[in-house]
Amino acid sequence: MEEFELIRKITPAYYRQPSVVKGVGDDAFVFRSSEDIVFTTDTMVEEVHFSRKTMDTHAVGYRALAANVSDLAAMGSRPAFYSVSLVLTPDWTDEDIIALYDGMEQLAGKHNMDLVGGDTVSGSQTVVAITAHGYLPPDKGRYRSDAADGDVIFVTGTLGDSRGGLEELMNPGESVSDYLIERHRYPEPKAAFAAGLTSLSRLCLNDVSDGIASEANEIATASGMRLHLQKEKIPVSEELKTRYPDQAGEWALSGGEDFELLGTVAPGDKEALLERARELDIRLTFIGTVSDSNLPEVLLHSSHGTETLQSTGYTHLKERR
Ligand SMILES: Nc1ncnc2c1ncn2[C@@H]1O[C@H](COP(=O)(O)OP(=O)(O)OP(=O)(O)O)[C@@H](O)[C@H]1O
Ligand SMILES: Cc1ncc(C[n+]2csc(CCOP(=O)(O)O)c2C)c(N)n1
Ligand SMILES: [Mg+2]
Ligand SMILES: [Mg+2]
Ligand SMILES: [Mg+2]
Repeated sequence: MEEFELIRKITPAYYRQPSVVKGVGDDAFVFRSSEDIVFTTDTMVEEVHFSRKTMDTHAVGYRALAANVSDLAAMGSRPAFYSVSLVLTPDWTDEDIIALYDGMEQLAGKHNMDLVGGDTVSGSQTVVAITAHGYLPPDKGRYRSDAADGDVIFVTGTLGDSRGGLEELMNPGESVSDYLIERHRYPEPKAAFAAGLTSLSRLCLNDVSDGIASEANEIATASGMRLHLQKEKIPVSEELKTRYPDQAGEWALSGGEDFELLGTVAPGDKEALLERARELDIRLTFIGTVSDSNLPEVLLHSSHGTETLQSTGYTHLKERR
């Protein structure tokens, strides 16, 4: 399958979003809007973000789009479009490429998104780079800088499972946990949850890509606040605790790629948040509080005492000077 045959094969037969003016097939994509537009991009590189030794390309496609949908969720926007830029090595079969798109389409369908463009080139290392767009009602952007004194801190889902699944895939033991592997391969970004909270006047959100140790610090810095996290309240699945008792705590803080939401709200909005979570069958846990501070920082409190939580999540380019 060469470049143009691929483009013909992946061109959508129809578009879910009525605002599409010109989709795949011209020099660029055109859409019409009266709302604010959110625009995000995330890149996945073979052997950095995935290995084809342990993941089929269906899951690679799903996860690459999930990382983008998670950022759209973290802004409070409704996902709408995505475009896909591919650098493919010669060992990719036609089936691998089609499965990659099927994986993206599986998640796109759940979030009512359309594939509206991209680019295809051959190269020496596989890269899947996705750009995604979402809609946002004016003044309903959910920023890292919006945490306020007295807020409560919440997180969706459980943390560390993706890291546990990666461990199962890369260093398999005698038994494997299908649950953890599924959590790694097919994470569920919480876009419907976030976009459904428009009744709240203020909401601070960040998504968990690098690990909450990192994302909590991003909120603290952007908001100029002190975040207090209660270690014992951080939600960890029974499966992760049972299979990795020694690592579960650390992975929950800095394993990353959970694509859950970390946020803060005024205490009076707790019930609205819980109600929305119940409607969507999403686990929601309150894990701490926010206080005013001259020094932005994250404190981790436990029965053993209090420590400063450094931003220990995943960081690229660390090996450079
Ligand atoms: N190479 C770059 N050029 C321009 N802007 C960048 C670049 N890399 C990151 N940014 C911008 O920096 C900000 C933070 O990016 P970052 O990638 O840390 O966020 P994220 O997408 O939420 O995290 P992750 O990549 O872990 O999912 C965003 O506004 C992003 O658009
Ligand atoms: C084969 C393989 N090795 C390691 C990892 C772990 N990993 C890679 S990038 C990242 C953080 C988020 O990246 P970004 O900041 O680019 O969104 C994590 C936790 C993986 N998924 N697959
Ligand atoms: Mg990014
Ligand atoms: Mg993010
Ligand atoms: Mg990152």
